[in-house]
Amino acid sequence: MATTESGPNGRRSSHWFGASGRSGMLYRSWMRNQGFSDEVFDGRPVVGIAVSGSELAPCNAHLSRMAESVKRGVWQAGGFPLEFPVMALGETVLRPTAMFYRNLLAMEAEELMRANPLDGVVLLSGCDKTTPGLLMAAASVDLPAMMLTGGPMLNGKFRGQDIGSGTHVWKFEEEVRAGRMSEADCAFAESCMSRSNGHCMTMGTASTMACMAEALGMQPPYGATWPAVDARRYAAAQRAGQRAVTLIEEDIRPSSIMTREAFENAIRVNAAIGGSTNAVIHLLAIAGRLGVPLSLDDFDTLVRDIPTLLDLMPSGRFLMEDFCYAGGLPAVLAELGAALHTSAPTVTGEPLGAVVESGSAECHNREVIRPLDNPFQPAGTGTAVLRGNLAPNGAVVKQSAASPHLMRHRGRARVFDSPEEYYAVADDPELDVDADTVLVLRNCGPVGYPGMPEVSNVALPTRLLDEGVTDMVRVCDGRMSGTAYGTVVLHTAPEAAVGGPLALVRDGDEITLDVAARTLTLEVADQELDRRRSAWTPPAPHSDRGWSKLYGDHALQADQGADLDFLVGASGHAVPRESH
Ligand SMILES: CC[C@@](C)(O)[C@@H](O)C(=O)O
Repeated sequence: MATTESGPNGRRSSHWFGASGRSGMLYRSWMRNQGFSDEVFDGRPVVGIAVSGSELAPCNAHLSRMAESVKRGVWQAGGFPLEFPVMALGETVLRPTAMFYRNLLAMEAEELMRANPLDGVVLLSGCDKTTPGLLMAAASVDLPAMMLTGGPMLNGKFRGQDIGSGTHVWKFEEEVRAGRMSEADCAFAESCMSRSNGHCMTMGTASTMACMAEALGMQPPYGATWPAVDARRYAAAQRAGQRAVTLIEEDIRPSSIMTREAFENAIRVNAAIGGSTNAVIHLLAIAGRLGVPLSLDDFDTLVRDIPTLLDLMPSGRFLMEDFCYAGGLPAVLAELGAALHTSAPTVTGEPLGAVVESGSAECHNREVIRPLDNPFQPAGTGTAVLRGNLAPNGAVVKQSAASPHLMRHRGRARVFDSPEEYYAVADDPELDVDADTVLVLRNCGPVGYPGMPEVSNVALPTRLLDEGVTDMVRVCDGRMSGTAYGTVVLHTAPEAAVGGPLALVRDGDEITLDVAARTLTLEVADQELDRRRSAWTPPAPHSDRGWSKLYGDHALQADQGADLDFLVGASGHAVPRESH
């Protein structure tokens, strides 16, 4: 009962606003209570502005202000802008983890875009999950769409030192536990870290996903890097509003922009910026919506020749504000040059390489954005995809955030069934661990936790910190904050809660990590593993109702993007049947 036909004047929205009789009156009359004049119903392009902000999602709290600028642009170009809220997911606040709700945001936004009289959308996002969630939705609906992320916070400043979101939380926590920083100084640092609107100003997941949106061609050049409070972001928002009208007029859709080539660009850019491991899961999920063939292995094979160019926290010294002033993502694109598909189309109407060709993508600070021939970290130190009997469907390790001396390591496992179980003993001076121990943390995958939280980089045991140990191998089926560091094997699939081999590890088993060989091996004979497998029983589901039930029954594993199985693919933008 849905129709794909364009409306009376060729636009989708005119099925509503151009309708005659009772229906048309219903669609228009109630909209008029906002004071819109007759012209808005004359068949002009209707641009939805999806705002994923709220006071509960602090990194997106300013998006409604950005929406005002988008509206200016839409009016200017002769369109009709209509702002609508979508789930605001605050990474630092939401429990059990914002990731548990990414697919719910994607589902909500998809349904709202399809159910409403929209011809196209501008997606306003910021915090980690809002960018991929909205791109997943836009991919499934495939109406003309573009994104503008909310931008990073200004650099954190603590007693003359630049401090970074997330990264300095982990650092200061260790300093306090090791007795090198007082609780009072730490409390002061807390207020120095988040000084303005915006998302994490480290190269955490929010900054990474903003860069991914730009590299995919879905957000205009420099959109990822202008600080949230920079006036240029608001000017860009106005231009985005104007451009959205053209996207509708020219019928340019996400499926024509987010192609396999665009994903290859994004994966390479992620390596060059030292981006978050979370990008792996999100890009797989977005590609799944579009039917673009993309596999976990692409994240390894496509980046072996790409060095890390940015000296940004968590791997390096600088922050997003420095990156912006150094030239932003276009300067990285200029550096990568031939490694990219520069002819890939973008929402600007120009190919990805146009900003470089225009000559405006210069680098103004070679300490922040290093040249290809003198990179921050050499090629081959990006995300490595591991496989083996402990991760038959893969696991990832971010080499640039790990310790070189642990890249080949064999150690005895000490197994914890939950972070709570670990932290209950982490301070115990008698804890049976040494620097060679491999800490195994399980039941933190999509189904197990639920939602695959950022708990994998557990803080080191106090007794080892006291001995001066700075890193140890950790293996987990969960995720890690993009702002974190350490030799942490993440996203181990299948996860323990669905019977993955991680569930079979016992204290004292030997585990070998060999990053160069891309292997993760549980040194236990197959027969013994079979014996343990037949004795394994799945954990009880977290809930028998609501979202938790739906998620638990349908969440895919990390190597498939952790989407819900029934949300993979597209359902388009056909106009649903009448409401009255
Ligand atoms: C502190 C948590 C964040 C926001 O840093 C994290 O989600 C990330 O960057 O991945």
